[in-house]
Amino acid sequence: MTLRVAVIGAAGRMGQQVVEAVERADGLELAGRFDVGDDLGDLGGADVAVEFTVPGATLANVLHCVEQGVHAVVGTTGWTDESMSQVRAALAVQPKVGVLIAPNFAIGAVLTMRFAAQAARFYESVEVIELHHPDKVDAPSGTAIRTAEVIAEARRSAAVPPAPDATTSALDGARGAQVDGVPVHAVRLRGLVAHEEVLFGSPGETLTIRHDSYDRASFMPGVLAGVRGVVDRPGLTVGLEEILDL
Ligand SMILES: NC(=O)C1=CN([C@@H]2O[C@H](COP(=O)(O)OP(=O)(O)OC[C@H]3O[C@@H](n4cnc5c(N)ncnc54)[C@H](O)[C@@H]3O)[C@@H](O)[C@H]2O)C=CC1
Ligand SMILES: O=C(O)C1=N[C@H](C(=O)O)C[C@H](O)C1
Repeated sequence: MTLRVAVIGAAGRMGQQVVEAVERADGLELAGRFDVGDDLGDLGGADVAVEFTVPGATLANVLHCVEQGVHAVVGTTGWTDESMSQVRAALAVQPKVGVLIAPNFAIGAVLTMRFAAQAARFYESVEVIELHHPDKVDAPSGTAIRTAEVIAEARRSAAVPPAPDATTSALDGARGAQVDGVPVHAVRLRGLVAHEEVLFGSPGETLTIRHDSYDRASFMPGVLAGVRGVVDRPGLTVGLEEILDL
């Protein structure tokens, strides 16, 4: 069966790549391209909508998809517990519809989060550095926030004490943002696409886990897996790892 796919945010960096990936993919057909100011309507009769827009627009777009009975694959950042609850409430009245929200569709980024969660309980210190192109509007990245959260969760479960840090005097921002007790630093640099380092330290050793997306092509296999997977997963799924059975 051919799946009809609409792309919301189709004029953006990710949206353009998704349009091309859908057009090239077996068993998928482009149902429509939508960007800012367009009436989403019935999403061109799509079965699935892929949404890569901006944090301020994504919730309304996803709620519209759910109301229309269209499954959604969402890569936009800025999701909170509160906005996800609104999606769950909308899905409760559309029980056949699936929504997948993933902070990162690159397999290496998903594995980085998984490996970081595994390593977290063994080290005293941990810091996350995300590095992106300078046109990115949000910081820290959604991926870095999720990475810090899974690390913090693993450290809590293993009763690891807070990381040592004797710094008592610092310029604002010098120690990064605290995400669930984990310092997260954001670099914006022309030439980069999307990169993340997780640094762990204990007496006498460090462990660095690094992932690099050099091209947005890196996200496309995950997006297409999400499109094919979401139609059989009613309700809200958070994270590509669920679709990949990691
Ligand atoms: N989950 C993942 O794997 C990835 C997530 N992202 C995230 O995806 C989002 C988009 O990233 P980029 O494509 O780089 O941004 P971009 O700025 O290149 O594209 C965003 C597009 O959304 C459009 N847009 C804005 N408001 C809209 C609305 N209300 N309805 C429809 N379209 C609207 C803009 O006109 C623009 O064309 C960001 O939140 C970014 O962090 C980016 C890369 C990978
Ligand atoms: O804006 C980007 O480019 C990216 N955004 C996502 C994020 O904030 O985690 C995913 C990836 O890092 C690229």
